[in-house]
Amino acid sequence: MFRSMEPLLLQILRIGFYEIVKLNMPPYAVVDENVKLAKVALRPGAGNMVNGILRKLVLVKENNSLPLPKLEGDSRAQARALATLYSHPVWMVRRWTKYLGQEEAIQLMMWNNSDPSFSLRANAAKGITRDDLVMQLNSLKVPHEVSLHLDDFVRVKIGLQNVIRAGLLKEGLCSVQDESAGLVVSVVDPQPGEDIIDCCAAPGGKTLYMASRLRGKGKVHAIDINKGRLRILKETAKLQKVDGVVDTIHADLRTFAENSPMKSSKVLLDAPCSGLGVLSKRADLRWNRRLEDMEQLKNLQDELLDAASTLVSSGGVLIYGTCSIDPEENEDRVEAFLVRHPEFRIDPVNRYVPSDFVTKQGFYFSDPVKHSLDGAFAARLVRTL
Ligand SMILES: C[S@@+](CC[C@H](N)C(=O)[O-])C[C@H]1O[C@@H](n2cnc3c(N)ncnc32)[C@H](O)[C@@H]1O
Repeated sequence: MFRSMEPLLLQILRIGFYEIVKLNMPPYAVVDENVKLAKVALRPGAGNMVNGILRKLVLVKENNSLPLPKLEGDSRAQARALATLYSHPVWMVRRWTKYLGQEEAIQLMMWNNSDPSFSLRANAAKGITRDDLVMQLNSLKVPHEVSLHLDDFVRVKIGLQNVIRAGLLKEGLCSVQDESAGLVVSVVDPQPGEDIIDCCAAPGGKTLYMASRLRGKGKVHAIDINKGRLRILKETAKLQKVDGVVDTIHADLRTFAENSPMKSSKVLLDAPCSGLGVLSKRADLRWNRRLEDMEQLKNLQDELLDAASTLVSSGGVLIYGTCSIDPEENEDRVEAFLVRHPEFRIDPVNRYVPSDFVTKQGFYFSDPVKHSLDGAFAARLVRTL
């Protein structure tokens, strides 16, 4: 019946179902509102239909007999049930169950479905300290907590709209950046005076934070294939007063690395990835990703790693990062890289991030379930020759 229904009617019913089942809103008010909506948006008959279906739903819910899928049968059937219960694609559920086990996969999906929290980074280049930012947030009555891991960061659960309205972002005084991304910059460990190549830089979250940590001395060379995103980076660098230490290079990293003599002792490759670590902030992403994308991304990540490695001078370090929690984009890519490039070795990240974020292999990993942050990964790879 639902399959053959006209899309607008189906959409109105979806809203009604969500409000009644998930948001637990007063059921009869929900019925009335959606009946009115169907009458205005479609026709009176559609209103009657919405009335009948939603009232039936209210009764079923009151009798505790909602037909929820049961966790039974083989692994495929269980994945299908979990996919419906926690609103994720079946292939993701199967993948996470394989890597994390069912219990942790469920916790991850619950995290992805929860309200996201955001972090703000005080922009030192504009002379703003975290204490200044905290004072601003207090005056805006925005509840916040200072980051336990990064000196410039503050966590905000609600009230981000007030920050936007007050113009703090527009004036470049702070930026929205997850701590998990900030910690990737800690893995890079930018020091004043250094020249750093950022291979996939746009829209610039990490470039700009690295630039602010240079304290006006040194350079971040920001490469990206996407001209529009690179333009945003350039404008934001100006806004945040770090444009003196950022230069932008519009190029495909693979051809750039073949043709450029540029070398650096620090090269960051924040690779294009599935983004499976940031699903709590990107509600649409889970439905736009396909299993086939993963293979393509892995090939691209390998090619970009090979290209980035040629820019690293002897004794220098290549930092490979993603905002994915998928081992095939993270540990497996590093492992395959080290087989192709025995001239690199792993430099454990213990000196750069709190031990809680360091994996057995010496990589940085931020785990949404464990750390209540976005998922992210980074490895330090030192060129020995
Ligand atoms: C994960 S995003 C980088 C995010 C950025 N580091 C930040 O912190 O805001 C990956 C970037 O890689 C760029 N990219 C993809 N393929 C590329 C290539 N072949 N050469 C250079 N950049 C590429 C994309 O345009 C995208 O901006």
